[in-house]
Amino acid sequence: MAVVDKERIQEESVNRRFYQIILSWDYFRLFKEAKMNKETAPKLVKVKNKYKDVDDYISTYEPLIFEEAKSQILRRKNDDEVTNLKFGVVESCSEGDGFHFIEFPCKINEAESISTNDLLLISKDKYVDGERLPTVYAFSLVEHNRKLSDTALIRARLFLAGEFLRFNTDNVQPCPRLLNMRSHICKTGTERNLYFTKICSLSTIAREYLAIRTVGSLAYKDLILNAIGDNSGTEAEGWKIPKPLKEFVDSTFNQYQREAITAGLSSKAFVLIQGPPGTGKTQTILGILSTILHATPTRVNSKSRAIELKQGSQLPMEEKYKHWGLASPWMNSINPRDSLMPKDGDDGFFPTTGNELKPETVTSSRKYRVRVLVCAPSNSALDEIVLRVLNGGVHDENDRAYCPKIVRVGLKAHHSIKPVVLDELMKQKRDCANKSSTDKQSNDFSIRDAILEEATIVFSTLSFSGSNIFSKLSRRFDVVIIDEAAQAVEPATLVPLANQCKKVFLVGDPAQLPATVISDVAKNHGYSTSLFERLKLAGYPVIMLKTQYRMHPKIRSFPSKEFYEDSLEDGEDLESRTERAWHRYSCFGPFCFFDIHEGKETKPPGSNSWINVEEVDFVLFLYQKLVTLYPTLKSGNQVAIISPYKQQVKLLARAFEETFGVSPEKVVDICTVDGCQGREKDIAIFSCVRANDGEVNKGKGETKGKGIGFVDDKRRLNVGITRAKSAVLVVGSASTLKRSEQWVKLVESADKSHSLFKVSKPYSSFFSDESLKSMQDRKEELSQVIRPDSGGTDWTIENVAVDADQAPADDNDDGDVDMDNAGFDED
Ligand SMILES: Nc1ncnc2c1ncn2[C@@H]1O[C@H](COP(=O)(O)OP(=O)(O)OP(=O)(O)O)[C@@H](O)[C@H]1O
Repeated sequence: MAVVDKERIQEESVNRRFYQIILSWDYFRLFKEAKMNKETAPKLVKVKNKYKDVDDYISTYEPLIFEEAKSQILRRKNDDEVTNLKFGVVESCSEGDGFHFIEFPCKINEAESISTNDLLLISKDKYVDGERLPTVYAFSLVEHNRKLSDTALIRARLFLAGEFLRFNTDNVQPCPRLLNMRSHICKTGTERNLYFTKICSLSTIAREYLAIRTVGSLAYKDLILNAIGDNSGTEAEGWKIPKPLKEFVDSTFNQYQREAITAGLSSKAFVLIQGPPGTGKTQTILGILSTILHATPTRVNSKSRAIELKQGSQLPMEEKYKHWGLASPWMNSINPRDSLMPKDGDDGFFPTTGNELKPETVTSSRKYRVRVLVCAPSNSALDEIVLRVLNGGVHDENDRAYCPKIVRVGLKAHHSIKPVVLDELMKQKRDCANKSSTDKQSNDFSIRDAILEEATIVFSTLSFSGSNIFSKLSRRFDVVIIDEAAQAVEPATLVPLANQCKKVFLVGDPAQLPATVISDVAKNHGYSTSLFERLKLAGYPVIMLKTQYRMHPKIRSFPSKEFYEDSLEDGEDLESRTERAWHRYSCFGPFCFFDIHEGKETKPPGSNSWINVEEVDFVLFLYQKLVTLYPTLKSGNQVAIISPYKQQVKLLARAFEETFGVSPEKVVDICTVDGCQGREKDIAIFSCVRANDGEVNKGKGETKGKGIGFVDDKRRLNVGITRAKSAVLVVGSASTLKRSEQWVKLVESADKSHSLFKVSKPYSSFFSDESLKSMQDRKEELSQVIRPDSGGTDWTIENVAVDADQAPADDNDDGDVDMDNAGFDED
């Protein structure tokens, strides 16, 4: 049997199993068990650094994926949608492959939000959630949602043979609920009414499950299992960067970035690049793209000796192919376009964004290029790189910047990269194609495949790279580059690797926040550990970018010491480039801690999240003083106000609008720490919120002290204090935060540098003219170099006090889990 067929059959059987198990689950029972905190999970094993074999690996991850899937399903419980039942009548029902398939039409507007791979809860009778529960119900998976003229036809699959109580056996338990559903949808002669509601999409988690179950078929599975890599050979073995391009690399990139770029040309299957904040991760990826696309093979290591290659025209074509294949063990195949021997000149239809960059030109000397898939966990992280490629291009062998043929696939692309979004390119090509073609759909497929085959770089989210548009391509990818790789769970990172590439770059920073995992149980078993972090912990070599170009040295100092073994260096002139007029006041940075010792944390009714009204008050005074003295800070979103807690973020945003009469998003970025990873601002004000006396129930003999929740996570602290270029202003309760080792060090470091301010009420007095004058104790000379802004409107702050009761109750709040950055992709 052909390998491809075997792979396909294995994939089908893995998918079948995944859907059978999930579709057999009882939604209302899951919910009840979760509410009672009932342990229903099979024996879970913690994620390890190394695995002895594929079975060991799969038996660790499989139960964790199901645990996470369960939590994703239950997470929607609070949404309106669960009670927002829609109605349909089954039109047809068939059986196959152990499943039942039903088709039912429904109103077009009701079907709008329903897509392929959505999990629906269907029931025979109407029910009122939380009061009267249905008896005949089941999960179903949407196969397709076809729009007819004024209705939509949904086709869904159900598994009604019984319930899987354990996922690692084939035994199903007979289940009256499913049997009754089966008789209902199969009966003839009467109306088969259905009520249905969308629960969630299973696309992403199903792809992750498939990736885990098929890990054994990857060429570098041993490396994934136990971090053993092929480190033989010199770094740039076999490849040479053409001289003009090399000169560009040498003059543009620092030594750490160059090391990462050179490692890309080695024979290592995996290259791990750790990029602390502001160290030029994205820039390094652009450097890797330029070199990897334009390096030429120089010599090939045969078993016994290195063979010098003849260059260019000296070699017959067959020899050239052979040598390229040998020099690039990670190259999959020769580009089919090469056999056509293109004429020199532009053959592309790929548009650029209108800047002066030339589109790609295909010449006979550049026809052996690799194909690259660039992925990121979220759409926003992905589009950031697409935009950088569009704006700056990549450099060719003669050091000319040009815009390569790139395609961004998947949903929710940012409008600024529209010209290279797959749908847009298809539209253009369709317009040029023969309009008389009758079969529009097959024509569309061939246009899509042609664009994807021709592209040099394809950009996709991790999840979307598992969609079937990739499996149909005849040209696979030679190289996969994954940005923000430390922000993805390991199964998500494996999804693009199934494209059988031979070389993988993981670029990220495990010292910043990891992927969001919904299930606490899975999280406690290490499910949020990224492949990057695990390989690093297992001893796989990591190239660290150490020169940072963002933060004032006084901001860099603490995170460098605490999170990067004091290894961070500052880019040239960084101190003078990040000096600002407001530094003349010691309370405006570069790094300050304001001890709001009278503050108190509270939980708004019905919420698991925390707020601190006193901190809100103080933050607004602080902001108001800054923008009054330096009005230019009001424009261009140069200030971020961040907090670990969603409720505090909401309260800050509301208080801001009430106080200043301006919608905050126009002038300031108010967001959670998790939501601001990857962003850069001039000033960051960080409200820590937690402020308690350390006792849970005063007077009731409780012994266990109250903690500081997820503010204690050093990765969250790292992200919070590394967003700003010129000033990080931390607002918190020193006595409470100092219960954490990390925070003791932070408060002490502020104290040592005379940047710790104990602030008492009324907060207005802290910013009185007299008080400010006393803090205007440094760098008088600075004011001569940088003129402080003058004039400007003085924003009033009369009504700044905020009542805790005003904080909105948030039924959806998940306490210590902030979902702003979840980055789930659905298609
Ligand atoms: N070798 C270099 N020399 C000078 N400036 C550089 C160099 N590398 C990067 N930079 C600058 O550093 C800044 C950050 O670069 P880049 O956006 O690539 O970093 P990043 O690590 O992706 O950032 P983030 O931490 O936000 O993800 C940019 O302004 C970039 O121009």
